[in-house]
Amino acid sequence: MSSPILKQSLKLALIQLSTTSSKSTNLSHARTKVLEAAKQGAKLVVLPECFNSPYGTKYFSKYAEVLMPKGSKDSEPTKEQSPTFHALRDMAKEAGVWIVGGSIPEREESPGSDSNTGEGKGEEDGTKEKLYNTSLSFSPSGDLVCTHRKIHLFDIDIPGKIRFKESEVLSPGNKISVFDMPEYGKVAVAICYDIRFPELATIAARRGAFLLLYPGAFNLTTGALHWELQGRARAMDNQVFVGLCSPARDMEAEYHAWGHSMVVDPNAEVLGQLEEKEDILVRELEAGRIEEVRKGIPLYTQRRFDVYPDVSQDAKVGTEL
Ligand SMILES: NC(=O)CCC(=O)C(=O)O
Repeated sequence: MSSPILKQSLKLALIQLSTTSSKSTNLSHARTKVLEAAKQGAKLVVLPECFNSPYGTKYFSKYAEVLMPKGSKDSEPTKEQSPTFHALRDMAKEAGVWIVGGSIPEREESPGSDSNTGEGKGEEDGTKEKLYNTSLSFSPSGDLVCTHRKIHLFDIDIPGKIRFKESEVLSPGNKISVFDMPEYGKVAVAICYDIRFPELATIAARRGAFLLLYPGAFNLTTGALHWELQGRARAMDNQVFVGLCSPARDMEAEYHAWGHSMVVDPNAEVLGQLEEKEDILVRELEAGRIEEVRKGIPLYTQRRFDVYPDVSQDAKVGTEL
């Protein structure tokens, strides 16, 4: 018999955080909420998209942090280069939980630049600085277990409603991210607009993920129509748990987030959904539930890869950035 996809039941917490324009305030507030979630028994805690800064193209460069000094994946940033990297690591250790640290704006150091002095950055020296929307995940012992750069940038233009072009300042990531929590199983991380591309979810699920997590800040136009639908659809198609974690709505801010963070079960039932204000949603993901749903509706043995290709075969999952 194959081993269960979720090895034991797991308490998941989504923190629908209020954010301000002060990064240090956001970080200390996130710490308070992570500790609160841990007190409620959560073992995996998720923060929202852009949790350390306001969300908007004009803010990304100002708030961006260097996560991979000089393009190396092996050396970690200093506290000056990335206060958020260290804050998240400390939170995970202090609370004794796995953390999916929402996302933050990332600055990729170009060769020859100095992130401490700022010298050599930008286009003067012929290298174009790259910014990403990046999620960092840590284990309870403080190991960095996953770095996901948003693959699909949020570029939309709905006349009279909303125009947003992340691609004016951000570059896209190029890999699907799945990490292993050895005592529970595999978790996939993608960011907000990534949820609209179902291939990602299918690939991650077919590579063994029991849970798809999307830190995300939908807006008031598409949020009402698509947020819950997308979450439930990804769960239904793949028969896995799904978590969507939004910032709290702030009508004084330039961007109005939809809120409504939610947890969905493998049968597309909503296990819990917040309103728009700051709050924490804690739900137990039950071991055995995925197998139960898949037994009832056995999509997994009914696929017809003789008729259409298996998209999970050649995907870039957790490969080079
Ligand atoms: N931050 C985002 O990617 C927003 C995505 C969104 O609102 C959508 O409709 O998709």
